[in-house]
Order: sequence, then structure tokens, then C-alpha cells
Amino acid sequence: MHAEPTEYRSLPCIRIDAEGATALVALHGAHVLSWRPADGRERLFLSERAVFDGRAAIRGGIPVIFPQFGERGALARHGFARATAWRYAGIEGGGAVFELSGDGGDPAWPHPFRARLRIALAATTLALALEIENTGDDAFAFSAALHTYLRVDEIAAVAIEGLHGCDFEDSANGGSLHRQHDHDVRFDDETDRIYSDVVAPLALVEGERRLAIEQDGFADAIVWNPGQRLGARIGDLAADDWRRFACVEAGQVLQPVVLAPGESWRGRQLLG
Ligand SMILES: O=P(O)(O)OC[C@H]1O[C@H](O)[C@H](O)[C@@H](O)[C@@H]1O
Repeated sequence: MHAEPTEYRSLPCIRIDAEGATALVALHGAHVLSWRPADGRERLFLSERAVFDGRAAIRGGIPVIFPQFGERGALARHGFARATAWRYAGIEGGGAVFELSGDGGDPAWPHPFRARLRIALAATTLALALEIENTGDDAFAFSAALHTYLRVDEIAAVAIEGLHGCDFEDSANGGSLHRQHDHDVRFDDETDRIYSDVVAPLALVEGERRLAIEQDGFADAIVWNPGQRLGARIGDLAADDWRRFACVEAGQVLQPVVLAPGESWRGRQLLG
């Protein structure tokens, strides 16, 4: 694996190469913007209208959500990690490592922590490991997710496998609780679900194409597509963009993690 600094739309980035595959990671958010396995085909959706001003969260790719998911807390939506510059720490343990630390000086979230995201690339796989460490003297609770935007040709033709039998909170319908009885999740309209206790590997299937999505450490999987109506209201998406992605997110949302001083937590998502 080889990594070198570069830029994308004026944002400092790290380009990673391994076994003919490439990934591009912005330091802003430690945000994976692009992933091309060795066959050269882009697997992530990145909006043409994404904002690259070094402040806003970037629409598409793989945003890192920490320490709050959505509006489940008093912080900015989905927390600060996706809208903060991380530091590139080099290649360690077979992956490019990005770090974000807090000293507890932020009154909105006064907890010293260290976050590390390790990104490991191989010919056909991309693995992201997020580690959160409590570096302070008091316990804190957090949520986290890897908010992966998978590129698709036509959302109506997409199925997500592996969630059969899982319970989910339907965020698109007032948080009502349901169980997944159908074998596949399909996208007929706005879809925004938090599946709990996910154990099986998931897969995104579109025609002959199949992408395996595995996770460990994260208990939940969030499946999101805004549908046409909500998609039209999202300023950093073009009119038809809602048809071009499915978010399949590895998350720890329904049961926040509580970390005692000195403890750490780790969650992974593996694509390929
Ligand atoms: O627009 P954002 O803040 O990036 O959030 C995008 C989406 O993220 C998650 O998937 C949530 O479950 C959705 O409710 C939310 O709309």
C-alpha cells in the first residue's frame, strides 16, 4: 500500500494505491471521496454539487459520523467529525491512519478523546476501522457511523440483502418500529431505517453486480435514500441524484457506547 498527499477541489487529500486499486481521502472529515477497486470502476457516489469549503460536510463518499448520529443530541446534525480537519498519521498496521483528537475544551462536547480511522485497501476490498478512545478522566457516551454512499445506476433496481428478520426503526415514518419480513430491502420511496443487531453480511445487488458489505463492532445498519421528493429539497444534490446512490451505513446509534476513562471502542465496515 502506498499513500501520498494530493488535493481535490482545493482540499488537502491523501491518495492511496494498492494492488491496482485507488482511494482518495480528504483530511476534512477523514472523508473517503472515491474508491476504485482494481477494475477501475468507481463504487462510491460523490455529488457534483458537494461543497468543498473545508467547513461543510461533503455530500457523498464515506462521511464519518461522530459523536452524535442525526439529531439525537444537542450537537450539529451527525456531530462534528465530518466537518473537522483530521490529521494524516501515516501507514500503520496495513492501513492509512487518520486521527482527530479533542482536549475537552469544546463546551458543546467537553470530553477528551482520540478518534482514529484506519483505511485498508486491496485489489477488490476497502476496509474502514474506526477507533474511539476516552483520553479523559470521566466517562462519556457517543454514537458513530460510517455513512457510506454506494453508487448505483438506478435505485429502483437495487436490493439490499442480509437484513431479513432484523428489527428496524423507521425514521421516515416517525421512528415507528418494524421487523424486516421481506428478504430484500428495496427503495420505492424515501427510505430511512435503522436496523438493529445486524449479524449477517449485507450485500447491495443491482442486476448482475453484487457488493458485499460486512461490519463488526457496529450493532446497527442504516439504510437511506431520500427518494424523489426529499432528494429535490437537498441543496447539494442535483435533481436526479437520489437515483444514483444507496447509503448502507455501519452504525452504533440505538445503543450509544459508554466509554470509561482509558477505554476504547472499535467498529469496522468492509466493502468488496
Ligand atoms: O443530510 P445529512 O445531514 O448528511 O443526513 C443524511 C441522512 O443521514 C442518515 O442516513 C439519516 O438516517 C438520514 O435521516 C439523513 O437524512
